[in-house]
Amino acid sequence: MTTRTPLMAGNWKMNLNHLEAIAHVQKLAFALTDKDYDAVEVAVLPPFVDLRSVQTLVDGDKLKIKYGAQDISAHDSGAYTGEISGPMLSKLKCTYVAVGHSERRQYHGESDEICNAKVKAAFRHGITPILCVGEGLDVRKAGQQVPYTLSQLDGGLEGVPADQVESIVIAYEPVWAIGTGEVATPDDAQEVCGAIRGRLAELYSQELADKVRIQYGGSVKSGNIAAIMAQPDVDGALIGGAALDAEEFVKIVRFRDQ
Ligand SMILES: O=C(CO)COP(=O)(O)O
Repeated sequence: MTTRTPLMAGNWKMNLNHLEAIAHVQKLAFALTDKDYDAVEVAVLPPFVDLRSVQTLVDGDKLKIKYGAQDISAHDSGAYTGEISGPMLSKLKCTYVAVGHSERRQYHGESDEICNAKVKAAFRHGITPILCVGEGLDVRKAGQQVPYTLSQLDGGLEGVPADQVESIVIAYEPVWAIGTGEVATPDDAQEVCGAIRGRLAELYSQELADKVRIQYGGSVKSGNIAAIMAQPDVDGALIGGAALDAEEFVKIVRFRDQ
């Protein structure tokens, strides 16, 4: 019997400026009820420049919606032009930060070592990392999705102690399913999410593995979320495009009604 509360997180990527962010979060706040928040944890990951506006709204209106950033520097301060540090994000009361999203790995050359340093930076400042892992199409075609993804998991968690890992969120995002409309089947999602949980049990303990939330991400929509959430090792979703439409995101949060 699982006690994991599903986490539905909207990764806005490079969309919505700070004014649009306020309007969007207001729409979510208007639609979401206590019943929704009791069943599901709801979070948004806006661009950095929106975070202060989102914080002010969430604090001012005492909203139950959580928020976080899409990236974090591995360093805490210093001469790192363009980077945003853990202390800055924790000052903005970010609950979450995405680490190692495939777009960061692909376009910014983020290796498992860099992701590992970012996971550690997040924990150092009390922010929960959402560590993203997942294979590309070539790996999937070769049937190597499980070993490939587990190796990213191992790399991301290297040297991270159990008392931190028990609160981490892992997002399994097969790269071929991101923004393509190509959704992994519920069985595909379960295969890798189950393997991730198994690996966490090996690396740490079954008890820890049973606590960690594992999300699926990749072309999630209101029409496909229920079947994905029905899988035993899927504890939520990281939602890109569909999270930019407030009504659609709320429908995803209410996956049990689908
Ligand atoms: O990358 C994703 C979330 O982080 C998934 O994006 P899409 O939902 O647009 O496929």
